[in-house]
Amino acid sequence: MSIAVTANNLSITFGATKMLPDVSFHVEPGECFGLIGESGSGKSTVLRCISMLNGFWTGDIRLGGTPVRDMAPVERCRMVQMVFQDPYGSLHPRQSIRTALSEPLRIHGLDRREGRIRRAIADVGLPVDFLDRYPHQLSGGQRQRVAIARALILDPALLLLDEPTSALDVSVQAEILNLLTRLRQERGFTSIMVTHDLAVVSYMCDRFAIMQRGDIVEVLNRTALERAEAVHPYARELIETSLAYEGRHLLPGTQ
Ligand SMILES: Nc1ncnc2c1ncn2[C@@H]1O[C@H](COP(=O)(O)OP(=O)(O)OP(=O)(O)O)[C@@H](O)[C@H]1O
Repeated sequence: MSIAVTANNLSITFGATKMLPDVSFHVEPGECFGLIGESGSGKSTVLRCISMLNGFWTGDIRLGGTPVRDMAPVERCRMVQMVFQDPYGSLHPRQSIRTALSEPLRIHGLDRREGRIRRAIADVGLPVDFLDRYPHQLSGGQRQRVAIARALILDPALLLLDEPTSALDVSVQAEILNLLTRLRQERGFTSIMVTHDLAVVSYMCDRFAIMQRGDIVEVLNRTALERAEAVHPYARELIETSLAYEGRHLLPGTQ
């Protein structure tokens, strides 16, 4: 199941600061769309607006053509799920993994819970006996797998990923990215991923928006990235800095 996401003139103000002055973008059903940019540029805020964790924005956000504000919270939660950077913080320390996975099923009144829970844990590559463990008995990568299982157990049409691998070791990062790629291929959900890492964006995302100070300055696809077609000065600087860090230069006129 997948869904289109459209944001038009999205704007949010924190105190005296207009954090997102006027953001617009469109994500196709089934697409993986990236948000990349400097720290504090508003990437996570965009995800929080879409999921209504921040509800005091103005503008228009539509999921499959329906304004997100018009959706009942239960309907919205069924459709949109989020995975956070810190899996330890997003799992209740006193809840077993079985309880963490059964909560959404209970809230949404779904039956055959034990079967769904077992399938969900197996789908993220963890043994079924992990259901009786608590978050502190898991590694960081295993906890993130549980967070992904919990997000996907309701079969959402949109998965919001807020730096899902940045708190993990490099080797574990690759495992989680591969897991997300496989699950997306199998289930076809739309995803929007926030990251600092251009390598992650180019591996995972069909297209990505580069953000600076609350604005989207450029949207690129993978081919445009490989062909060094970025035009905006900040986009070029971000790409060149990332490539230089990896020991490569792609953009003409840079060294
Ligand atoms: N609820 C809030 N109240 C006040 N300020 C906020 C709130 N949420 C975010 N901000 C501010 O808005 C700005 C953008 O935050 P946001 O988390 O969206 O940035 P980001 O691009 O995701 O950054 P990072 O990559 O460091 O996570 C920051 O300056 C942050 O302090």
